Amino acid sequence: MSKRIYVEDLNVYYGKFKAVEDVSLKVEARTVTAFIGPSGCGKSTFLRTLNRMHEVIPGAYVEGAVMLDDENLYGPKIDPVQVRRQVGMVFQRPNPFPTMSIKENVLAGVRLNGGRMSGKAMDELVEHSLKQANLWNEVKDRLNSPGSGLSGGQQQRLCIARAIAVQPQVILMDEPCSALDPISTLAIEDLIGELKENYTVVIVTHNMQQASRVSDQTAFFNLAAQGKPGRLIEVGPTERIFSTPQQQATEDYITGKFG
Ligand SMILES: Nc1ncnc2c1ncn2[C@@H]1O[C@H](COP(=O)(O)OP(=O)(O)OP(=O)(O)O)[C@@H](O)[C@H]1O
Repeated sequence: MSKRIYVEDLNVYYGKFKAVEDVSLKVEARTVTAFIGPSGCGKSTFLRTLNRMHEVIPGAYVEGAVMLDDENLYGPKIDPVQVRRQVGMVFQRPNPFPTMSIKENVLAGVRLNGGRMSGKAMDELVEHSLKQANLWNEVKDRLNSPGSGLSGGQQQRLCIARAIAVQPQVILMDEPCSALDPISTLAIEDLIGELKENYTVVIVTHNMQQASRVSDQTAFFNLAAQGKPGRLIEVGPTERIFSTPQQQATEDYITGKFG
């Protein structure tokens, strides 16, 4: 159920503006990788290229390859909708569909993909996904209530359940805790630790402690100056990046000298 990602020489453009330059990166299956770096260095942009989500912005395009196991996501016959089925995404602000029930929210991605299921199979999928998202016990008695009635942290776990329900190989998370209180944040961090048993997880975070708590590998991005493209400066096991970074810029960033 989980695949590795190999990125080769990736450049990302918004029209004529090159936002990210020359990134090569390996993410092993069933690991958590954190992207860190100062604002504007291209973390979110790069993350979105891992499921072609950047393509929703007119004029955005990439050069290079993103391999999911042996398949180039940018190959000529690849359908971006299928890519997003394999590589799910959770955003900064929890975004359940407000008028839909909790149950319908979990099933929303499956329905979008045209999946046909019996009522029993749907109930099982809802229960399984909510359990994997550590939300089942809190909502099992109100599955038909609106998703918008949950707390922010619960809504974010609902969005994770929605991502899980389509059975992706990879889950991308773009600052998934930035809108959450500390307790909800810890709940999501615990959940990320559990998700990596089944999925490959990539998370963008501004929180250095969070990166060191949840990730196996950390990638530090930086940009030479405003208006220049972001680059991958250093990537390695999280423990090493935070204890003995090899680049001065990495050390300056993780010790809070800039960013
Ligand atoms: N839709 C867009 N159109 C044009 N340029 C964009 C767009 N989104 C981002 N950019 C530019 O791409 C660069 C990288 O932005 P991005 O949001 O990926 O950085 P980031 O590291 O995720 O920043 P932050 O930590 O503040 O979220 C920036 O110069 C930004 O202005």
